[in-house]
Amino acid sequence: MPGKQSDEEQVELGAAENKPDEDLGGLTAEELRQGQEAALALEDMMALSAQTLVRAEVDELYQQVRPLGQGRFGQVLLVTHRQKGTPLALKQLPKPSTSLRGFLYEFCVGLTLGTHPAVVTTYGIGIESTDSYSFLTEPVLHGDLISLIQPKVGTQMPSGP
Ligand SMILES: Nc1ncnc2c1ncn2[C@@H]1O[C@H](COP(=O)(O)OP(=O)(O)OP(=O)(O)O)[C@@H](O)[C@H]1O
Repeated sequence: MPGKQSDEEQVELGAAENKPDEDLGGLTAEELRQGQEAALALEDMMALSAQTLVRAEVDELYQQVRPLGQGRFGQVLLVTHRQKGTPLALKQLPKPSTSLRGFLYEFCVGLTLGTHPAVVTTYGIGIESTDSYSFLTEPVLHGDLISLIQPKVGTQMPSGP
């Protein structure tokens, strides 16, 4: 999801604006307009989020409890807020492999999608530390949908009457 590919996505968006009407990649003009609007809203959110990043070391603010998982771009830790004790999931992306723009993209897509009740909530706290960028989400401690679905089998459905 995150990473340095975001610049390329922006280039693609710019290219789409210049294409003739008949070459919309299977989209209607209205769908293309909506997509471009969403991309601009995301750019705005990324610019605002960049201005409100908390500059601190993660350990100063949060106590690490245990790792929750590892993604392609970074690790996810279960942490508690040092003052309040609130449990949170902290997604930490190392600076050597993550650009600021890549981090902001991941963070803001999370903020946007996380408003859906079926998607993990991303909280509006982005942190810039010496070696990493991080943001906080709701912790999911009882497994996600993927852990309940067996490949090529699916889930156990209750039998009908
Ligand atoms: N909020 C969360 N609560 C509990 N576990 C989580 C949470 N977020 C992520 N995880 C765990 O950490 C793993 C890595 O998550 P992460 O978001 O870094 O990568 P991903 O979305 O699985 O894949 P990608 O590498 O494409 O980003 C997940 O597969 C999941 O097991």
